[in-house]
Amino acid sequence: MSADVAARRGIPDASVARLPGYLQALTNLAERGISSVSSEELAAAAGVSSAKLRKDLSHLGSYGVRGVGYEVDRLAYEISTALGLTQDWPVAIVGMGNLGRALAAYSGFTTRGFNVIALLDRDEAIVGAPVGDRTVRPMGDLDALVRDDRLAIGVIATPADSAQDVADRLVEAGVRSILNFAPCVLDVPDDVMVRKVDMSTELQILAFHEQRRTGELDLGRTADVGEVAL
Ligand SMILES: NC(=O)c1ccc[n+]([C@@H]2O[C@H](COP(=O)([O-])OP(=O)(O)OC[C@H]3O[C@@H](n4cnc5c(N)ncnc54)[C@H](O)[C@@H]3O)[C@@H](O)[C@H]2O)c1
Repeated sequence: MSADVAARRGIPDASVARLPGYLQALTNLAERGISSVSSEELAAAAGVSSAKLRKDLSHLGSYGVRGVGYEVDRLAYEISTALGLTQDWPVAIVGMGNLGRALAAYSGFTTRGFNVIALLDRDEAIVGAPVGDRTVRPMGDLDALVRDDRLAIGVIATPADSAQDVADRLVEAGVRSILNFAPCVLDVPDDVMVRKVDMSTELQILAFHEQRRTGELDLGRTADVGEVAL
């Protein structure tokens, strides 16, 4: 899907990964009533260098106007088109535990082009129960969801030891895009795209940098002490 559209246009993966950040920054600008933005301002808002931003946007054929910059609405539309967000993508969340329910309650997907059409679980005690304004459906509904409702993206919010089974069920039903929240690697056919979200990994990376930073501070302190001692 999104990566497909971008890939067909020959946009490198690293640029594709930054497009949602630009779109978010443009949405924030539009909400503040700002209609044009320089590459420097947009780059700062998205947290990248302006050279990188210009290069990324050149892949979309957007070069901005010297002295004026980019038209906010138009660029947002171009990025949305490249990401395949000008249509709504039907999404199903599998696993209605703590995480699945939190995701189901999040209203932000809809405004970003994703329509959560179904919540599924295998637990008979949960199936049929309401979660927000939806009813939890059985896993057996997957085929019908793909066939009748064009389900395109499956979100896995089950424990890791069930995630491969859920991925297999999604793939069998015809889903080709999976967002995996479970802490495990999924084995899927080549034409299936899996994106993984793992807060622990992000926290570990922060811990690494935090440790290095505090290590540097400690070293700095030791050096200071050394200087005093000399
Ligand atoms: N990515 C992150 O940052 C992040 C953050 C929090 C939790 N998680 C992960 O999310 C997952 C869910 O966590 P949780 O606390 O919501 O778990 P939970 O135990 O509260 O809920 C899991 C749900 O999945 C259902 N389930 C289990 N196997 C299934 C299957 N084969 N088919 C369909 N449904 C099935 C269970 O019935 C249950 O309702 C875990 O893997 C956890 O590690 C990831």
